[in-house]
Amino acid sequence: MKKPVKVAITGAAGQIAYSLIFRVASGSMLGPDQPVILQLLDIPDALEKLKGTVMEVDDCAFPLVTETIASADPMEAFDGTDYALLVGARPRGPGMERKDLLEANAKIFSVQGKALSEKASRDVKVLVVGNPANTNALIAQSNAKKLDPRQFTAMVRLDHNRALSQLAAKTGSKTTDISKMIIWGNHSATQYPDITHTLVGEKAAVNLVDQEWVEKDFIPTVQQRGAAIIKARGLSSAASAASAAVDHMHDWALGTNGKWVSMGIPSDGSYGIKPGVVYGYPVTCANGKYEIVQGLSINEFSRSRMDATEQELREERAAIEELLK
Ligand SMILES: NC(=O)c1ccc[n+]([C@@H]2O[C@H](COP(=O)([O-])OP(=O)(O)OC[C@H]3O[C@@H](n4cnc5c(N)ncnc54)[C@H](O)[C@@H]3O)[C@@H](O)[C@H]2O)c1
Ligand SMILES: O=C(O)C[C@H](O)C(=O)O
Repeated sequence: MKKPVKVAITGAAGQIAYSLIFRVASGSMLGPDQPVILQLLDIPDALEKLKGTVMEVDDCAFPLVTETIASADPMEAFDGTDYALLVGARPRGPGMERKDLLEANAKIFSVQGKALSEKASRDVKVLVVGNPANTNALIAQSNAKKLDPRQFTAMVRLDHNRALSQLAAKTGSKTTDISKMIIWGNHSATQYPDITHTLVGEKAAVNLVDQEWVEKDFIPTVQQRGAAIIKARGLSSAASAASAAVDHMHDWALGTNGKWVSMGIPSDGSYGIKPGVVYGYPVTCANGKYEIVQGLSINEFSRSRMDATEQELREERAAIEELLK
């Protein structure tokens, strides 16, 4: 049996966590042979509710869960953490844009970045789910002076999975037939779901659908999917968000075998996106590390979409600049 690893989940009393904790505990994220210690963090007011979730974790008698800790103190919850899933933040309600969340949620991530820097494993892998995820990841990363910036990532995997599902439906294929999907940029309405390199089986996706569908249907549907779910459910997406978080960490930790996935990562100048933002890129993962897929040709349409979503991230950054020091 492997040595247990510590998995911290914040917002542990919330609705995404109510799905995520049980997927992690069952082995979906790190594999069926990897025991886990769950470190669950929420605010003091939510601890009573979190107690109920912990009771349910106990009642599942998961073979892989060796210990469950519930806490309202990030310094306690991140002690020795190997994998941190930062979910805890206020979600968007009907009619709100992600920008509206910036101020409310930004401070959470400066506190948690500092705590991770002090207490987590030196190899911790951090995924930020709480919105606005890219800029929150930037805040956490900037406040974690003792960790490598590359240890901080943001979730655009839900957008990636949504894009797979839309294209599969349109082309009458299965999501598993589709490869080389890309989400560039921000997890927001400016994101650019790019199918110019995508294959459906052996065929180029651009030859199976027309550009009008891409521009008028596919891209807006993926960009607006979060809002559509909020409208339909009265609550933001939860089970699908948890599933995407599991996919993101699974692939980062265990590798993608050459498959492309999309991750929000610190920009390094690749594809003309200057350093200083956390930007969605196509990556492959191996040996616990991700690498940006390099050398892709970028047409004029893609360039303008990629620049627009970068611009939004720069504006978000400007709004919270003082939290980056
Ligand atoms: N990146 C994505 O693709 C994606 C998808 C869906 C939702 N989200 C975002 O995920 C976040 C959580 O969504 P939810 O539906 O689970 O919300 P929720 O309101 O059900 O749960 C949020 C939880 O976070 C807790 N919390 C607040 N401040 C905290 C802090 N400082 N430390 C620890 N916990 C704290 C709250 O008490 C609550 O229990 C929201 O910001 C939402 O917009 C992101
Ligand atoms: O859109 C939202 O605010 C929720 C979430 O980020 C989503 O994409 O479902």
